[in-house]
Amino acid sequence: MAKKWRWHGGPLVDTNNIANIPTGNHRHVLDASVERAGIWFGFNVTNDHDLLKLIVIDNDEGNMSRLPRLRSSSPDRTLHDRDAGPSLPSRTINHITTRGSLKRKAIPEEDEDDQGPSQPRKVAAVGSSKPNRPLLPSRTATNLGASTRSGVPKPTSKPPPKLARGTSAPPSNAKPLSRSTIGTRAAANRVVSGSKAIGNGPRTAEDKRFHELQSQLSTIEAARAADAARLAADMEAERAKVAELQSNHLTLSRELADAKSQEIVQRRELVHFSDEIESMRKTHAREVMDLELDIKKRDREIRELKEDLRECRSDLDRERDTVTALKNTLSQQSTTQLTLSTQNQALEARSQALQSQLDAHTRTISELMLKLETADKEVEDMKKEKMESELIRRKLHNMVQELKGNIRVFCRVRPVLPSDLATYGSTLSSGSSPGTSSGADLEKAKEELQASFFFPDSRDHKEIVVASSSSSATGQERKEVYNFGFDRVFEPQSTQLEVFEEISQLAQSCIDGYNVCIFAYGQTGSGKSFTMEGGLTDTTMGMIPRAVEQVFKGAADMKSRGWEYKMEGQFLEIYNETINDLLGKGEFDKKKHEIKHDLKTMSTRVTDVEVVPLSSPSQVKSLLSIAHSRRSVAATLMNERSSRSHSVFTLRISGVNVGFDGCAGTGEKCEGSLNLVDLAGSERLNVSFGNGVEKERVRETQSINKSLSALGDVIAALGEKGEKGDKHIPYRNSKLTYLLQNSLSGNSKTLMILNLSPLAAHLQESLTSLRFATKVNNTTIGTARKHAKLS
Ligand SMILES: Nc1ncnc2c1ncn2[C@@H]1O[C@H](COP(=O)(O)OP(=O)(O)OP(=O)(O)O)[C@@H](O)[C@H]1O
Repeated sequence: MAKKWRWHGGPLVDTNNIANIPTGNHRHVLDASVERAGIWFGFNVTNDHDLLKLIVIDNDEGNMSRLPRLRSSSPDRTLHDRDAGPSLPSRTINHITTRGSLKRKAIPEEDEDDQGPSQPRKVAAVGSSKPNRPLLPSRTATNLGASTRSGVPKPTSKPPPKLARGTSAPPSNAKPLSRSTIGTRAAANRVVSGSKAIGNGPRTAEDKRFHELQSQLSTIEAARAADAARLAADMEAERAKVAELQSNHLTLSRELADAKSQEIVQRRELVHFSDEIESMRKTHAREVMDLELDIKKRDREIRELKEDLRECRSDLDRERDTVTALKNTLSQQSTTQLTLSTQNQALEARSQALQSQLDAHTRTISELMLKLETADKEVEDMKKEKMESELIRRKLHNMVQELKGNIRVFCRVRPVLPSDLATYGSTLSSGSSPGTSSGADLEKAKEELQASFFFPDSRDHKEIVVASSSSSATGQERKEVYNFGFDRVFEPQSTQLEVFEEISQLAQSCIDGYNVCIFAYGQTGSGKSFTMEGGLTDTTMGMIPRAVEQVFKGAADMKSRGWEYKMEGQFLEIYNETINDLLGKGEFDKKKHEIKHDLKTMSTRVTDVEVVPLSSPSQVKSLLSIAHSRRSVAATLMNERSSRSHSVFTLRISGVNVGFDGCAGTGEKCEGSLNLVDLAGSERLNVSFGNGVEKERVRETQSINKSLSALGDVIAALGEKGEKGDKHIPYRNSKLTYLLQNSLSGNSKTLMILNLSPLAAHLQESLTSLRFATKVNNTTIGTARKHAKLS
């Protein structure tokens, strides 16, 4: 019959496998209880193998009274026998608990079949406050211990006597009990056996019983001592096991430490892997971002491609239209081509005809080429002839100049000006002013103002006649007529161009390498500046710009004869015997300039003056305006400087014959100069300023007269030299003559233009000038020489 039992708080256990009861936690193996045939047994297990302590629960008198009833059903059997469970060692049934130390335990899961409905349920009183304490065997325990079977150690004492129902005698083989337990047990036995004692009652029987019990007690104590020794051995074994367990624990701790270190390593690896995963995640995010950008870019490209595709399609459509149109055109062209082919054939025929014509022309061209070569040779020969003829021309030109005389004098009378009417208006017969007079009145007034100049030589224009009337000392009017002859006389109505035409040959002489000097001589206001510089228009332009223009023109013409020229200009002023540079920037009358002559080349240089290279005639106009403005700055209201100083414009020209148009040049060189001199007014001192004139004006006039007188002396000396041979020429007597030394000597061509005022008021001064000019005109200066040399 299988019975189930359980540990406190544990599962039900089959009693047949009691030997295999799991020990589990020691706390759980302390107590267990089982009910067999209405009797509850408590167990105390001390180890996992064999130390099962069987405790017979003896809870109270009522319960105890059941034991006999329980055993009455099988009085000779022990609990183990009846249950056929594992045999329990007698030593495990240490003691039977007293009534007060046991507890009732409810076992609700107990098998109802094993107990039967008639058997009362007992609550197991298992364990005490000290569960490991060995229990004293009860009478029942004793019986149980006696019934131990195989596998359970036999008790050391003899088996306890079987307990019969109602028997009060203690089991003979029971283990020793503690005195208190024994006492209690004895009391219990006394209670159990009380019914018999009451029945038998002799005192001796009790004593005997007592002695028996004492002997049993001794036996039990001996057994207990043996058990204690055994327990000590067991304890030792247990300690060994504990030590082994501790060593195992140590090993396990080390393993645990190793496992922890491995865990740390693994954690680090984990962190490392986490970092890697994080970086991979970031990389992945970047890649995703790049991919998104790429996708956007691709989308954009797709859109663009779509747009391109659309445009291509539209282009394609257009092209298709074009192709269609072209096909149409092609068909038209095919038709046209046929027409053209026909025309082409006609043209080819014509081409052949033209080709034959071309051949004929080619032959003609060859013939013409031959003729051209012949003509070129002829041209070459003609050029050479031309150059030779040029040399002849120049010789002839100079011969003509020489025949004319190397010093010539022109006379020019200016017209009466409206300003003259204003100045000398008091002489107007009508008394009217020039502004309000009629043309006839003006003409009449002009006639009244005019001196009596006559020009009898209407063919050659070489004579001028001056008629004057003066009162004699007796009061009689004396009429005088003066006749003067010059190389050319210009009447008041003569133009600048007419004057220049007469002197332009001198410009050509300059180009040919001669020194040319043109003076303008006359009293103040006679028209010297007008003649030399003139106005700004082409009509009023004076001799200086015209001569320069002529020189440039002549130089350009000479280019075809193999000549190349360089030109440069300077503009000086001689005031009070001091040289000033009219093109310079220095202050007037301050700088000292020296005159240097080169007798070899017959050229003159002035130190520290501005010499301007000239490349065009227009430059000369600007030079004249610069000089004019500088003179204006230097002038004062009281001192009209231009009237009181000599101005000398010099154009130097140097040429070399380098050949022309493949024709080799002769290498001939020449240097010439053109000096255009505007002399200061030639009026006499007493006439101009009277006796009360300022010192400065007197000095000016004196220096002017001195220089003009020196000029006359030089010219006179030159004339004498021509007649008598060697003679000293006083060039150094004035700055003017010294400056013009090379232009006045026998190697130069000199022209003096005598300017006369037409006014009767200036008649005496005009007569003086006419006499001076006649003197000059009668002078013959040697033969002019060209300054040329062959290199
Ligand atoms: N042939 C002429 N035709 C018209 N006007 C003339 C002629 N000659 C001179 N004149 C005028 O007469 C005036 C005086 O002439 P210009 O200044 O040339 O005299 P000048 O002799 O140079 O005097 P100065 O010695 O004071 O310089 C000027 O107004 C000028 O324009």
